[in-house]
Amino acid sequence: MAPNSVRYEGEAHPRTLYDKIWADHLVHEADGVSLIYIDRHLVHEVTSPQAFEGLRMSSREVRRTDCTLATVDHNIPTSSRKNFKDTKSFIAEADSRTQVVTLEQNVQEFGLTYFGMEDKRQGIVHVIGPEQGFTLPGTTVVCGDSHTSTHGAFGALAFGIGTSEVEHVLATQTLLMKKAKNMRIKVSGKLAEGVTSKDVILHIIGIIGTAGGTGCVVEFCGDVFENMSMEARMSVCNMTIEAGARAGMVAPDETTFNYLKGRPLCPKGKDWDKAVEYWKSLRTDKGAKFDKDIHIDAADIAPTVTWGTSPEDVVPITGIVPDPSQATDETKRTGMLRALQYMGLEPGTKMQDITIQKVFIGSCTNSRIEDMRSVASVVKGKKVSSGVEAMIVPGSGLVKKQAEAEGLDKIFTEAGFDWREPGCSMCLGMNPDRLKPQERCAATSNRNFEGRQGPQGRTHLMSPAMAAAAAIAGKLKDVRELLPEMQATNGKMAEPTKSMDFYSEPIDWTAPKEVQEPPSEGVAAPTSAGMPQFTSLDDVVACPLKKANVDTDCIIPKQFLKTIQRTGLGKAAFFELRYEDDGVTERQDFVLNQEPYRSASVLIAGDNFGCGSSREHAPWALNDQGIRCIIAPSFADIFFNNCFKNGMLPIAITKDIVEELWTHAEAKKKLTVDLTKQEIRREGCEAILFEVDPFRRHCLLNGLDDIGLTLQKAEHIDSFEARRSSTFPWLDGPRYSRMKAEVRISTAKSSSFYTRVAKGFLGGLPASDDRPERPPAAQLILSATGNAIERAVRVAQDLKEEGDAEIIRIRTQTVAGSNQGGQVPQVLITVKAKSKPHAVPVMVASKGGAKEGSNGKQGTDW
Ligand SMILES: CC(C)[C@H](C(=O)O)[C@@H](O)C(=O)O
Ligand code: SF4
Repeated sequence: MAPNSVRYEGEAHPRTLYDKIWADHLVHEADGVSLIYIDRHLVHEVTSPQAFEGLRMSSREVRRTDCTLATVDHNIPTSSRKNFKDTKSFIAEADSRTQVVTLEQNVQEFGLTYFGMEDKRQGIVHVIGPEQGFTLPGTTVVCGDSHTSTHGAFGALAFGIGTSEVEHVLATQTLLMKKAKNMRIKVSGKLAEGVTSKDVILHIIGIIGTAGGTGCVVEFCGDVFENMSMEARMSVCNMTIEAGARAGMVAPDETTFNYLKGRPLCPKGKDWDKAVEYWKSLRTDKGAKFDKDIHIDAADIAPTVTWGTSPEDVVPITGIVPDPSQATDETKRTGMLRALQYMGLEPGTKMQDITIQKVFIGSCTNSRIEDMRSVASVVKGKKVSSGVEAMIVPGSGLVKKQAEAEGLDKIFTEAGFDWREPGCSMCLGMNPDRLKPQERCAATSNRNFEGRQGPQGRTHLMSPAMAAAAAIAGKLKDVRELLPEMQATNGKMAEPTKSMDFYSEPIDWTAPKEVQEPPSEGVAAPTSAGMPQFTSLDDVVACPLKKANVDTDCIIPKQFLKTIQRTGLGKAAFFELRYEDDGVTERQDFVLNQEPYRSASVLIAGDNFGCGSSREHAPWALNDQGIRCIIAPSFADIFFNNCFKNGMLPIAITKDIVEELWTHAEAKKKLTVDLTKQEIRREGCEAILFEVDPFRRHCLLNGLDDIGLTLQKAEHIDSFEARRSSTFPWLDGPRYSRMKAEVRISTAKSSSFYTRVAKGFLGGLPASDDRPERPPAAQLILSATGNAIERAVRVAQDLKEEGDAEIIRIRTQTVAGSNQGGQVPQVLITVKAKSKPHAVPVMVASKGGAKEGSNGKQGTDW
């Protein structure tokens, strides 16, 4: 198999980097829905408990333990671990402790590699993946976390998923997806001194808005990104999700390869050379088409800070707090007024006059070694302003170790910073690090949503250097004014250490578990059940929620994410909007507290509903509250997907119609949402037609869950994995033995020939020039169509009789015929190796079946 990203002669269409990675991971495609293979799966404690529980309930295993890496980050305290014995005794808060302990149990039960609190490689999930070389160019990377986009800095297709999708990936190593649009953001020129990657991404979000990238995968290109370090690229890609995009990526180049070389999970030796050769092909072709194109001049970017409660609320540090009366749009104006009230700011105030009480340096955006160095160069020899509490939280145990080796910790503590242990910390305050009500914070994190860092807390986002400058000044400050002092300081700082000294420790990678198959019962098609059906909601009053950019932190705040259940979250829905500060008394001005909206099953909201975090707790909470359908002009991608997985219907429809429906709902008139006919009906009005993806509609109408459907494609996944093992062997975990291989049987050769081929695989394949030695396959799939079926059965029986394998499953189905068209019967027989590997004559399996090796040295060509 040649990688799809390598152009074939005569190929017509130039392709983008995203197109290429997509093509290289396509397992199967039908009715516009693609089954995409996932190379790397990162897991943390918040979004995984319900997924593991789902596996347990359906007796499923983790398909690729060698491609899954788990850690804890969100809930853990960042206080000293000097007296750490175990998480049970260390984590005081009961729900946080339960989530961490549950992950510890799950990784043990399912055999996953895990960096726990006692392991110095533990850290924020998006810091440890790249650090270990787990994230590689050209891979697909997922995690139940929206900031998975970070990994796109390596030229990987990396995106956040909800918990149902986490379960899907654990069980199948794939995802059912629709291809996104291509968007290019080019920043040309040279950044001015004092302007960093964080300023670049904040500036971009200010221009395109938090919904600017919705439905798109963004490729960042131009000199600015080419000249950035890997860590700077990570900060940019990290916040692509704040621009609404599914993923952001930068094409891999020498900077990428230099960063990766030698990391524990990177390919080595010949595999490294092969990998680099492939990675170099991962560039957008000349003339490739982008659906959206943005061009920005680097000279326009200043150190940038946020003033409001959305990452798009940005101004240059030299600017002023904007005036809502200048807003053209009514929803926008109301949003700005609310943001200013929440932030305690007056229009026209100079940003540099805003005083702060807290500084938070950390999060998956800015907690890497370069961020630490940048802060040190600002604060060395200075003191944190009196009245300001400043904390600095490294992204991982290895970042901490390296910073300490460079003496940065001393610089921080001497300046009055609190130097903490790694974790998400005050980025969202699921652990004890939180803002007090009305406290104002200069933060290097990525979200300034209401209540994000603590109820009623006020967050201003900025770069590490800017946050450091604010800590010293006690108010927001233009770091460029400190440049001469910083330059002098830099000369006196210790030489940066070679990071490789710290990152090259071997990983004791968890050995894969034996593949467990259901007992052989003839045709054993997995069932697809378990999702509630949705057909129609008849004669209901809908609830008008006249608000744009409703983020998932607002739909369900962090304190409710600590559950390990999917249900019981109804009370948490819109918690801050719904209750007074006591958390009990209902706010009368909130629409869901008013009759007849209290029990509404349809919600009509503003633009970009569900933006921000990937938490599936958001649709779970809405569902429990009774909301089954949400109508809005646009939705954030992850939230939109998560709804369907829970039997809920999100309808994207034009702004005009939404406004019409708001008026209708405010008049307390009823409507019907009919999925069968795809229409919204109101008495005396013309029906409003709406679009739904046909696959999603089918699943909703029939209550089908994705995992069951995907498992019906198991043989496609098996053969994809076999191809991946031979084309990209470096993607298999170090101890991964090829669990399954496929022998396609045709009428071209005798059954005894195929029996010998099968034995070859069960015994392992010797090395050849283009293939390293392959370990024996634990299982073989003998596949055949039409007339060759009889031959496949013969081969299976021979293997059984000769004591080489036992038959564990026989599955029959119909597939599209290759030549004549139409449907033909197909049989898939799974056999399991019985004896130890033994030497056999070498065979070559080829696309159309198998042929005998002439000199015993040929490799496989699937
Ligand atoms: C907990 C997790 C689902 C969430 C995310 O998806 O982003 C968190 O990391 C956040 O930053 O809000
Ligand atoms: S955004 Fe914050 S909470 Fe979310 S993964 Fe990053 S550091 Fe953790």
